[in-house]
Amino acid sequence: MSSTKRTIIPRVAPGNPRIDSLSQQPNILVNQVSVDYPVYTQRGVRGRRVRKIVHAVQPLSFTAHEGEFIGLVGRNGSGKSSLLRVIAGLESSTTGTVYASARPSLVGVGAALNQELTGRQNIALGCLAMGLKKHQLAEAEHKVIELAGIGEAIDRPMRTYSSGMGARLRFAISLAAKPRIMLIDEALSTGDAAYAERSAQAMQEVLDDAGTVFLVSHAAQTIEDLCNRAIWLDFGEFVMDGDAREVARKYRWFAHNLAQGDEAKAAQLLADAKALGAQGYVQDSGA
Ligand SMILES: Nc1ncnc2c1ncn2[C@@H]1O[C@H](COP(=O)(O)OP(=O)(O)OP(=O)(O)O)[C@@H](O)[C@H]1O
Repeated sequence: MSSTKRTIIPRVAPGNPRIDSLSQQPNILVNQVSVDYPVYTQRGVRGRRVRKIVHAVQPLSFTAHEGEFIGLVGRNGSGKSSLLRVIAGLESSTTGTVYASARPSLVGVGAALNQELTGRQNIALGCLAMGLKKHQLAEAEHKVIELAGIGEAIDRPMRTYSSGMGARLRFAISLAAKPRIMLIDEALSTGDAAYAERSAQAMQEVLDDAGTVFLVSHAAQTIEDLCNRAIWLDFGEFVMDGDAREVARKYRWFAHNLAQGDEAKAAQLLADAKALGAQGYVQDSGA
């Protein structure tokens, strides 16, 4: 695999109507990025392993701007996580290049937490790993504890946490470093309504600070509630890129038909969405 280059993106000249209307600069530029995985699945003649290539992400190009909260939707195996990992720099793309205006932060990965340490100790460990200075720790600890909202468990070893508690702490630690480009590939539905509101507020602060957030989710409602743009992938290809409400609405209807076993209808909806997506950024129809 070729390595994914990561350089500061140039300031773009006005001219693109979408960029002009947003009056924003791109934070991420994905240029012809594809991801192939070699897999060895079957036994061939004389017990030989057969090498196959899975095209997880077909060549994709798009730009993500300041203030955009982008949902990535698509059925299982559609390439969402692979794309996010390439943007995060955790994986090389097979072809193409990702340009970023700042180092993207994939929630939960930047901070290598230790299960034997308490939540509070892990906050210090995680924040230092993400580049915070010692004198910033006290304030960061306060913010992380407030956001994670896991009560007295903060002084217990992390191995005693439920998966939801661990996810909340990792999410809060990732935000402490004030990332400009934030990538989220885990359920945000790990807490009550108050936590959901606090985390939405925290992500809004990233956006207000000229940041960009990517969120992978199967839940069309989450995308609709939180995001202002959504990209729908299927078999590693773009289906639609556009207004979050519009994309989520169409994806929800597709997923519903698929779940009902009406594959013909689902295939028709997918084809319609692709045809619409091929025309460019899909605007909110207001329907
Ligand atoms: N390390 C790997 N080796 C081989 N194939 C892989 C690897 N990682 C992912 N794949 C394959 O690549 C395709 C895309 O996977 P990916 O995890 O990116 O999809 P996804 O949309 O995030 O899926 P999900 O919604 O189920 O999490 C799938 O067919 C998957 O089986």
